[in-house]
Amino acid sequence: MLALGCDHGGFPLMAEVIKYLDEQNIPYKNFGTFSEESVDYPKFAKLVAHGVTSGECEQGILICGTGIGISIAANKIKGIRAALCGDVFSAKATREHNNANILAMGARVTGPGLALEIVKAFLETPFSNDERHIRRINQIED
Ligand SMILES: O=C(CO)[C@H](O)[C@H](O)[C@H](O)COP(=O)(O)O
Repeated sequence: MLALGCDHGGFPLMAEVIKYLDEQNIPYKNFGTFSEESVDYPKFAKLVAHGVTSGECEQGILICGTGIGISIAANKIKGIRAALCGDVFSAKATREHNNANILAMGARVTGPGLALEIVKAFLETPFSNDERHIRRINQIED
C-alpha cells in the first residue's frame, strides 16, 4: 500500500500519479489534499509519514509545488527517509542506496511525463541491502 499526500500546488500532478497507479492496479491510501484550494503542506507530510511509520503503508509519495517544503516536513518524522527527486537516476539511487520510503516531487518543477517515470523507477527499484548502505542508514537513524 502506498500513502499519498500533496498540497494545492501538488494536486494537479498527484491527479496524474493517481491515474497511473489506477492503471497499474497499485493500491494506495490518499491522505489529501483533494483540490487546488490553498492548504498547508506540513499537515499532509505528517499524515503520509505516519501512514508509513505506522506500517499501514510501505512507502509514500508527497507532492507540493517544489517538493522541498513537503520533504523537509516529512523528514522531521523519525524513520522517514523522504527523497526529493527530479530525475530517474536519483529515484533509482535513493531506493538502492538510502532505502528511501517516501518519494517527494515538485509539481511546479517536474512535468507529468518525467514524474511518472520517476514514480515507476522509485516503486520498481529494491533496496540494495548492501552493508555500506545499511551502515549509513543506521547512522542517520542514530
Ligand atoms: O513548500 C513549498 C516550497 O518549497 C511548496 O512548493 C508549496 O507548494 C508552496 O510554497 C505553495 O506556495 P503558494 O504560493 O502558497 O501556492
